[in-house]
Amino acid sequence: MSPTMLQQADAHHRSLSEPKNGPFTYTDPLSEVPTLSGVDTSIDGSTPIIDMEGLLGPQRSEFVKQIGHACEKNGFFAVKNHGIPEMKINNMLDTARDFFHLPEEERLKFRSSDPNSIIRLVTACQESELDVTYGVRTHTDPTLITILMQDDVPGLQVINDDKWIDVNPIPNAVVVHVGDMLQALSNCRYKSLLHQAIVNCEKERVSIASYCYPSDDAEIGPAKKLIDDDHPAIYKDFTYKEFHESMWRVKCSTAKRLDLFKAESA
Ligand SMILES: O=C(O)CCC(=O)C(=O)O
Ligand SMILES: [Fe+2]
Repeated sequence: MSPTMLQQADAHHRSLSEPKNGPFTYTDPLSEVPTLSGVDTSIDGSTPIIDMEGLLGPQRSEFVKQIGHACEKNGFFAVKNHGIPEMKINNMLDTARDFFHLPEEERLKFRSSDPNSIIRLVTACQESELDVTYGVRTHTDPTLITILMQDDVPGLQVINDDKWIDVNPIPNAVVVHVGDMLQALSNCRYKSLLHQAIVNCEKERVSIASYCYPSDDAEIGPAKKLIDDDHPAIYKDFTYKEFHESMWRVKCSTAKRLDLFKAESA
């Protein structure tokens, strides 16, 4: 997997979905962004950890259950023993860090015009009038899932039980987020994770997010098996292309993007 697009901090989300004809506000309005004092740092142990070591063994159904439970309760989980060699992850993070230290004109040579490119790099240290500096402002991902690799500098925060919590890096683990498309497919049983990344000026932070998207013509919508009289479809069927185009057209907070695809009866 080689990076197809390299970008920094907030530019990350704008350029993901910025149409050729104008800018698009992809993140939630600042008024909805919580301040640092609203972050509960005391419950860091709450990151669900899935150890993939025995995934292919007799315990497989147990893993699947654990993953389902984490998606339902937390909207994210960390994966250990995922099979990606530690050295590879470290090399990627080092390459990303080196890249950001290149002069700007060198960096621009690596930009891709493909808005669907799957890897984005985030690092930042900017002066800010807020009490925190946002590497990536509050948002949900427009993906099925997002796989995040991060170095050892904390910064990722997620909403859990209506509170912001820090997701401190776990050595050799990657973090998986539920994205908007999985929320639709699961008929809202799994919620797209509201998250943000903060940075500080003392220590640079590098993270690499791999966005896993459906193809443009993929039919998204609640899985038929999940629908019955007690669980009516919350979303109508749509293609990923329709969703993606609406992201460009309609200005709304990321957490409300899927509302445009609600079933009439919902
Ligand atoms: O840097 C991070 O931890 C989060 C990045 C992120 O949320 C994203 O790329 O969508
Ligand atoms: Fe994200």
